[in-house]
Amino acid sequence: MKKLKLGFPKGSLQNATVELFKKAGTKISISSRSYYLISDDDELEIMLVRSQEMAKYVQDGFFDAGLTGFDWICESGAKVEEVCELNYAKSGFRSVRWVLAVTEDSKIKSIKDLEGKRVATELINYTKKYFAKNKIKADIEFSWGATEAKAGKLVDAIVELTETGSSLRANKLRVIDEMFSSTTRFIANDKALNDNWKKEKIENMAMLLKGALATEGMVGLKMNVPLKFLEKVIVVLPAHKKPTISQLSDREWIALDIIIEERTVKKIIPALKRSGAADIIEYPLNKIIY
Ligand SMILES: Nc1ncnc2c1ncn2[C@@H]1O[C@H](COP(=O)(O)OP(=O)(O)OP(=O)(O)O)[C@@H](O)[C@H]1O
Ligand SMILES: O=P(O)(O)OC[C@H]1O[C@H](OP(=O)(O)OP(=O)(O)O)[C@H](O)[C@@H]1O
Ligand SMILES: [Mg+2]
Repeated sequence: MKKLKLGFPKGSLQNATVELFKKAGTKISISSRSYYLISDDDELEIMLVRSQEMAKYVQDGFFDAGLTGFDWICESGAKVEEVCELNYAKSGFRSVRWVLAVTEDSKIKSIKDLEGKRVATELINYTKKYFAKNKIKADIEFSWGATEAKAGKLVDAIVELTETGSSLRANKLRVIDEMFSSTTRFIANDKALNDNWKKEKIENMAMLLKGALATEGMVGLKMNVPLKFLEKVIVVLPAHKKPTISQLSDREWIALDIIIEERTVKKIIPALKRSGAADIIEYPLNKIIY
């Protein structure tokens, strides 16, 4: 049987990626020490690899496709094709930011104050380029991790990734510059994209992964409405949404379907009821394919 070799991100993106695949229709199980992952899709051969190394392995053909952050794709300099952007991170559905930060009590106010100073980061290539672009000569050193702890002690500033901001707050750090914003990407190499079977498999996966992400924060609403109240009910619904309307066997009634933002239902459901809607059902969604 033909197989697509897929690189799966180990570390921060791992759990969120398993959850996204589940919603997209592929169940993946990770056993504690094995780097080969079991899934219910026989056409996939999945292996865990660090996000930093993903793009190189995809470029070199060790994997046909893989998932990793845009930050490490750029940092590695690997030549890969981006199949699609997937807007999720470790804790939420958003981008992460690489920021230049100093301790709260530091005198350093901007990158200009870092001339001749020391900066620690894992994202060394990008940081060097960024400082060169700003014409600041600083000593930029590689950090193996736990970088936040170094600011103000081992180095003058750090360049570190932040998502929720809690690590910066916990270490009493102040952001002085936003350098780079990154989201997760589905990548593949040319060779795989030139193979018809692999290309279709990759495109199908991208469609389902994007479809699963698109449901984030969205729910479906179904209801029955007496025809005479239809206008009143429509007014309650978000103006930019077009509901599907179908005729019930009883010609005095219609059924109405709509997909809306979950955070709005608290207000909308009672208003729908008051406007004459009945049998209102709210249901979760697995995928929306636009
Ligand atoms: N909250 C987050 N924290 C860290 N990385 C995140 C987060 N959300 C998304 N990412 C992405 O995950 C990738 C991080 O992977 P990387 O292999 O560098 O480290 P890690 O997964 O944090 O592993 P480790 O635990 O060893 O530091 C990057 O592409 C990064 O943008
Ligand atoms: O803004 P936050 O939501 O707090 O997320 C950012 C933190 O998460 C990552 O650390 P990780 O868990 O990868 O540990 P590490 O320091 O070993 O890389 C990153 O390096 C930051 O420390
Ligand atoms: Mg990390």
